[in-house]
Amino acid sequence: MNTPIVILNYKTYLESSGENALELARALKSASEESGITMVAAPQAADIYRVHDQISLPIFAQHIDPITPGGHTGSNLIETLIEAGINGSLINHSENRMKLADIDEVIQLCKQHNIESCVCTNNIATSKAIATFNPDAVAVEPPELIGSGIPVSQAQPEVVEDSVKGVKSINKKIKVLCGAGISTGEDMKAAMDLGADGVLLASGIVKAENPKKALLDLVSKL
Ligand SMILES: O=C[C@H](O)COP(=O)(O)O
Repeated sequence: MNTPIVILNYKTYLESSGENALELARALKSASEESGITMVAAPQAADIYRVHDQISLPIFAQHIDPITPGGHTGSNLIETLIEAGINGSLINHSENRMKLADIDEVIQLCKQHNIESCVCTNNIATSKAIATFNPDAVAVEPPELIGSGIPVSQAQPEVVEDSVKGVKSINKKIKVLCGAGISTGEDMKAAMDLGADGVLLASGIVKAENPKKALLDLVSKL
């Protein structure tokens, strides 16, 4: 079995922005080294270079726009993000949803540029639909549980289990993560027991008093 994956979405919390983005990346790197679990930082676009320049760990963008170089003021261009230091990207997060055709285009851009694509979905049906685009990973997150502290793996286990089954029946190489309300070792173990390959999480770690301790607790039951 491959090693489980933890992706920490920094979102736009002050606790994970600017200089704090670096502190959090140090916590991720150190927790990853101690536990042997792959941990990925997904800071805001403006903090990607800062983190990449100071700390060696995998970095995902939170969003990439479906554009090619040229006149697209205010957009996130994949080429620039790669030069800044990303190894992959979240796509279609519930807090930044995209049109179906644009999701497909960004997955194709990631493939062309050899970086990882992790598409967020909101239920079993969208997880299966997105699997037909063959991203590297799908992360299923019921929107009503995001930021709630109620873990999807315990509150809606069927969403995780059936997303895993549905996605793997289309392409078993696609990794299936789950997110929303995940913060403890029990939450992550429940996700892995349901067949998930890892978790996508934010507030439980970003807002923890001691993020490194929270990360080590997260992976303590694996
Ligand atoms: O990208 C992360 C998810 O939206 C989960 O957020 P949360 O861990 O704060 O519930």
